Amino acid sequence: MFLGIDIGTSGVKAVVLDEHGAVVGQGTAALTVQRPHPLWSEQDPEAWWQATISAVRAIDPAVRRAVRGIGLAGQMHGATLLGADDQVLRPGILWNDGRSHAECAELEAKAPDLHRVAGNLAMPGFTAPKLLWVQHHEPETFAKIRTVLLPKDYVRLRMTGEKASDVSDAAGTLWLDVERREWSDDILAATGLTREQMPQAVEGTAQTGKLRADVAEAWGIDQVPVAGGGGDNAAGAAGVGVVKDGDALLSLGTSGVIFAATREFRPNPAGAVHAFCHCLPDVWHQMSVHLSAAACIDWVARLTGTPGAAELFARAESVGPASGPEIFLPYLSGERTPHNDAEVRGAFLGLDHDTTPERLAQAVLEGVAFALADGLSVLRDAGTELSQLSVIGGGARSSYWGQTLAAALNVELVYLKGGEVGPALGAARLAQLAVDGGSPEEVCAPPPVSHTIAPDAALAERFAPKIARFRDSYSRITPRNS
Ligand SMILES: Nc1ncnc2c1ncn2[C@@H]1O[C@H](COP(=O)(O)OP(=O)(O)O)[C@@H](O)[C@H]1O
Ligand SMILES: O=C(CO)[C@@H](O)[C@H](O)COP(=O)(O)O
Repeated sequence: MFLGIDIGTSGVKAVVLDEHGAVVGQGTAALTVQRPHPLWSEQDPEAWWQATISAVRAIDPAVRRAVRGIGLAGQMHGATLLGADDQVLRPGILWNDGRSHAECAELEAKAPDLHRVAGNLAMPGFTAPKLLWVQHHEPETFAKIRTVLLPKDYVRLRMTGEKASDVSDAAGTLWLDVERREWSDDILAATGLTREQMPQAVEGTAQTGKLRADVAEAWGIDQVPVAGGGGDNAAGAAGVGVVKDGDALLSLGTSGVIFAATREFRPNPAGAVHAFCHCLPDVWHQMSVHLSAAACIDWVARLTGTPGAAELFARAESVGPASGPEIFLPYLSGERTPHNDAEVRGAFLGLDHDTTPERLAQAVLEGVAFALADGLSVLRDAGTELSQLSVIGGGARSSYWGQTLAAALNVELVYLKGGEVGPALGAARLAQLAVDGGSPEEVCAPPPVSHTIAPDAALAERFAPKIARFRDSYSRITPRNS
């Protein structure tokens, strides 16, 4: 059996798969995000570790005893800064933190090859510009940095004592030469860092040490190997069989992502399309990233006094899709694709005397779907054709949202067994590949389909004027144009 651990933004998910890919154990533990200043988004690395312990220990002890390998997945880009003796120097700066937007321009000027080598625009969520921010605003901390790790790799350090990162996650730092799948000394130098401060860059299917004796004892698991793993989107792709050119997924986590596997490195910075390594050898991917997807569901639930996501979807369903004039722009943390705008914020438009909490809830589901449609459109402009998306992440629990998403994207959605914890599934499969070897396409074959949702043409027609108004509205609300 293989254990996959996903350090998500809203919580840690741990899943045990048997050798045939069936889920035989699960545990979760919640995390919160701290926002002490405008644009900031942080988590305490110790909270990742404590949540990991809780999620693993929630799995049946008999299942834990049978685990032969562990894989890690995690929220990407988070800067975890370690000093001497590997002590944490400050809270982790997350993927949806916008403070380093000025440093992005500085990085692009200092590293003229950035787009070609790292394959992406400098965007504030990425790790490298955050380190320039720390250099400028917290120089005493910067001077103490011995190691920079990503969130799941900090958890790996606590589990194994090893400093390693897989190339799908490492690509999200902007310090990786994405085609060659190794650190770029030039881009590191542009941020005042060297390769010595980086973990070893490995493939997701490689072994990166074994569980430490004390952790193994506390978890009731043997000292088994730990696989490189993947950034949560790449690991999610491995979890639902999105492994070769033409395969694609829609992730509905805190963020929203459309991810397409590519057989070669295909950078396309225009439109803020991301191009990174996949967590499987010799595969890359493109993706559009939307900073607030299911995050908006939780936000509007709080705003309307609704107890949770399931109840929020029920309230939206009580009015139905395209039922009111309200339009929501989901930029609660700014946006990456297609705008690369850390400072824009969300908005409701078209409120009237008949607006109710139910109609606000429905507008939020639609606004996230319209933002994803923007992402699909720039991916298509980048030459990526998609006709079907496998759905992963917590939002995969709602088929009602799926109807809105399928119509807004005009794409068939495929829901697979376990897709709601896709990154953890993928991490477990990477562990299997690291321990037993085998063909990635076979080990990472899609799980059984639970259902599919085809786009409803009549609903798509009703959405068309709302989507046009949504697209037109961004330029009116961004501070860039004020
Ligand atoms: N029943 C449900 N239907 C739809 N979405 C849900 C449901 N339950 C939880 N969610 C959403 O799932 C999200 C968490 O998804 P997850 O993929 O675990 O995110 P992350 O990896 O960012 O932690 C929550 O923000 C919540 O809005
Ligand atoms: O920043 C990105 C991808 O570039 C996000 O997708 C993060 O990786 C967070 O993922 P979730 O917590 O939403 O799964």
